[in-house]
Amino acid sequence: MEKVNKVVLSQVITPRDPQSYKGNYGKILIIAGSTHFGGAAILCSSAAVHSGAGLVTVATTPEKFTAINVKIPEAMTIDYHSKKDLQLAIQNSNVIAIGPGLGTSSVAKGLVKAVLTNTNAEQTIILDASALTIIAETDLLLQSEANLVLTPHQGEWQRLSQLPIAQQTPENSQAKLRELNPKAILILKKHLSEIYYQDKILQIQAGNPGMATGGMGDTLTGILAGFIGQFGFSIKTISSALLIHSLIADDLNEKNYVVLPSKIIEKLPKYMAKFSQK
Ligand SMILES: NC(=O)C1=CN([C@@H]2O[C@H](COP(=O)(O)OP(=O)(O)OC[C@H]3O[C@@H](n4cnc5c(N)ncnc54)[C@H](OP(=O)(O)O)[C@@H]3O)[C@@H](O)[C@H]2O)[C@@H](O)CC1
Ligand SMILES: Nc1ncnc2c1ncn2[C@@H]1O[C@H](COP(=O)(O)OP(=O)(O)O)[C@@H](O)[C@H]1O
Ligand SMILES: [Mg+2]
Repeated sequence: MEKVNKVVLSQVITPRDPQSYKGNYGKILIIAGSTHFGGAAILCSSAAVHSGAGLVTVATTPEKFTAINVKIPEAMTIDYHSKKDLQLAIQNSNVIAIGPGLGTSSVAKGLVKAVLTNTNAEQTIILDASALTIIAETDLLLQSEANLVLTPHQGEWQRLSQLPIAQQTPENSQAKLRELNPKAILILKKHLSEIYYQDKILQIQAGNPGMATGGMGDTLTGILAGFIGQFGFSIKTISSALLIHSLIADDLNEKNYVVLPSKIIEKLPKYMAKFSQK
């Protein structure tokens, strides 16, 4: 297993071209949130904005528009019940993150299917949380033409792979990923999270139990979306997103018993500046 350390950050987070504009840094669509899980949509979209995404649109239920607009005025909102608006937003995005706080209603199931069947090889889909629970009951993953990133915690990976946590060895997880979609990237979230991509297995060398807080994974999904939107879909980009999330958390954990996702989000721009200068 290859270890991911700080070296990758300065390779990925490079200084911006003076002539560049927001269109160069990713058009991100985040399909997230539902009546009881508004915070997941806020954390995910806020993380995408703070990690440098050029344009962020949140597709959610209209009852959450005000909260999102107040917390993250940089993000736009659309109603995920509108098939027309959703279709247009999917077409116009390079990166689509779906699942945080989405729930598993029939509307949510329709959204997951719409994303997986209306995207192409130029686009990346990050499937997290409720989206992973929904696809566990389908064969939609195999039908997708897009680049896929799956971000389960061990409970979600158990649902998706049928591997009980005790049997989630690197060999077993790699074999299951091949069955689900051999081109997909799997991020297995745990202490020292693992990344699986074809024959490669990488392990993040950071992270701490102060991170065991609701919303921590929703935040990672937003960072992944922001990083892929700016730096492109690659194993290095994905490793960097995971590493910066955990490194900031380790820094915060030195003086804080528990690490709040919103505190990680606040620190992202400064950390990115630090690594872009090395
Ligand atoms: N503020 C908000 O809006 C927030 C909204 N959120 C949204 O809630 C939705 C549900 O997501 P979820 O992850 O909370 O629950 P679920 O899919 O039922 O999985 C849990 C099951 O797996 C098991 N389990 C085993 N290992 C595990 C592990 N390492 N980590 C975690 N669980 C582990 C676990 O076992 P148990 O702990 O019960 O023994 C249980 O049986 C989703 O849309 C998400 O985005 C949250 O993000 C919170 C903040
Ligand atoms: N003990 C731990 N050590 C390191 N990282 C942890 C630990 N506990 C949780 N994390 C990290 O926190 C995140 C939790 O993700 P997830 O369970 O999806 O959160 P949520 O769905 O509540 O947003 C993952 O990135 C995971 O690696
Ligand atoms: Mg989660």
